Amino acid sequence: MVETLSTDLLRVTRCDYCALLLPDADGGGLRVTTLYNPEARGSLSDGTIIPNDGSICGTAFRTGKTQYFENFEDVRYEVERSGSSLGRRIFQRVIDEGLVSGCGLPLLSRNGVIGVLTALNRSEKAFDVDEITFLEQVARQVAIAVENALDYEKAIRDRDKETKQRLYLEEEIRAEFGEIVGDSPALKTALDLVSIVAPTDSSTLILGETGTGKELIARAIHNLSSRRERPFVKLNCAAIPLGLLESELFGHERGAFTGAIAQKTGRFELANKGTLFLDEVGDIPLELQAKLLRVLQEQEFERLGSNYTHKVDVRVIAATHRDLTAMVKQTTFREDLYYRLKVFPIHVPALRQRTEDIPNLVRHFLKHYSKRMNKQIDQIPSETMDALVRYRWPGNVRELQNFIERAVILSPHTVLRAPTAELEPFSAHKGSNAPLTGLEEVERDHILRALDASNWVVGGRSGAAERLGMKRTSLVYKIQKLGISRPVSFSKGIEGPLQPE
Ligand SMILES: Nc1ncnc2c1ncn2[C@@H]1O[C@H](COP(=O)(O)OP(=O)(O)OP(=O)(O)O)[C@@H](O)[C@H]1O
Repeated sequence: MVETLSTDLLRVTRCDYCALLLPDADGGGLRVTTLYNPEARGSLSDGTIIPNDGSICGTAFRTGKTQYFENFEDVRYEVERSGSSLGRRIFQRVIDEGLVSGCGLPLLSRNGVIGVLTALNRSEKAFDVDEITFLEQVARQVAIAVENALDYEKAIRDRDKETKQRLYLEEEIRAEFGEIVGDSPALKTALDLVSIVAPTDSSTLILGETGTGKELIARAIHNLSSRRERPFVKLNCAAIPLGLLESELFGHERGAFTGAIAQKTGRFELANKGTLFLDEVGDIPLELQAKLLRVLQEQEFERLGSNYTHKVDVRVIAATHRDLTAMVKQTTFREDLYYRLKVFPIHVPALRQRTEDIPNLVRHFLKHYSKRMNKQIDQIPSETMDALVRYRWPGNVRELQNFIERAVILSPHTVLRAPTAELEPFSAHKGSNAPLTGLEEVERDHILRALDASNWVVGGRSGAAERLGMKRTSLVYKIQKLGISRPVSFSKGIEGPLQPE
């Protein structure tokens, strides 16, 4: 369209040279694209950068006002005084091109000045007042065309970015192991429910301790549903700082809050036509729960900072290790949301409730890590397997998985050399005579022991999170919640809250 306009423009006005100048991506000035220059002398080529200071077009761009000169020699003094060496060089190239008069017309859009259209002549007094008015009208049309083209390009870029983001999110959920290992009756009961609920579009609530495989179950539901070809998007509500959770769920417009420098698509939009897996849904603050309920009921929401209502078609699968019934009683979780999510609850059993699955899981992880580490470990001593079956695995399958990974690293030959001594202090039979304490106390005690064993390092390969089979963020959250701090004797005199790393 710009080319057509410039040809029309040349037909109506006397013009020897016409170019479109758009801001350079590196922000260094305006980049020239020649539209018309039949008698080119080679001094002004496409891609030339014109500085914003010390140039006619730069001034038009900065001020948003037409700059017209009957003879460029009249401005030579000003250009030379401007101090911009690039400006002086460009000026000389214009003169070398034989162009002696003309104008820079700002391209005005609703978002401000987006570029400049320049029309120059090889003779003095290029245009009269009427012609300038006409050229300004042309520049308005060019601005619309350029703005549309830029919007289109941006839309393509956003779409590509979004596709990448989607792939990334799908990747995130694509767990390392495609299959769910185990044939214990307890696991089978859960899997039976998966196949019943999967083809329906019902919200599903997956309940179970940390590391039991809730995410695997959620993915299985998606894969068995008619949405399987559509995105599976995951959000761990406990891993996102509270202030950002709303925008993570629903997205935001540019400038919706301090720091919102660009528009953001929320997970609900990304999951459109697919499934959204809300992990740790019990961690969603009360004020956001109402908004979540609305999307579940109406399938519509607004991005932060916008009044536009987005309609979506998303199946929500939620998971939590928390006791939501207790939370409802304590009024920290909305009753209506609880019932909405709990249309079809699935309980994933803890590993200690299905110890018969442990040998299969051990073999499964052993095979996986041996292959990954290029080792040929194919023997598991029976006392090792006994110790693994006896241990209570508070971190469930994830803890077992991490333990086997460590064991594979430690095994130089074909026999699995597992550090089972590490498990002893936590084994089922140990401390069984100890008086029963509240759940939190047991949890606290267990975390303290793991911290002690890992020299109070939380993250990393030998850190407490790894030992407990928990995500580092979840452990840090627990440590803060239980008010655990490093005792003086451990920290060589430094007392205070534990540092995550
Ligand atoms: N039955 C299973 N077979 C194979 N691998 C499993 C099984 N259950 C869990 N895992 C593995 O254990 C790890 C933890 O599982 P997952 O993340 O699904 O647990 P989760 O209950 O969602 O944990 P959290 O509550 O901490 O989010 C994953 O690497 C998963 O692949």
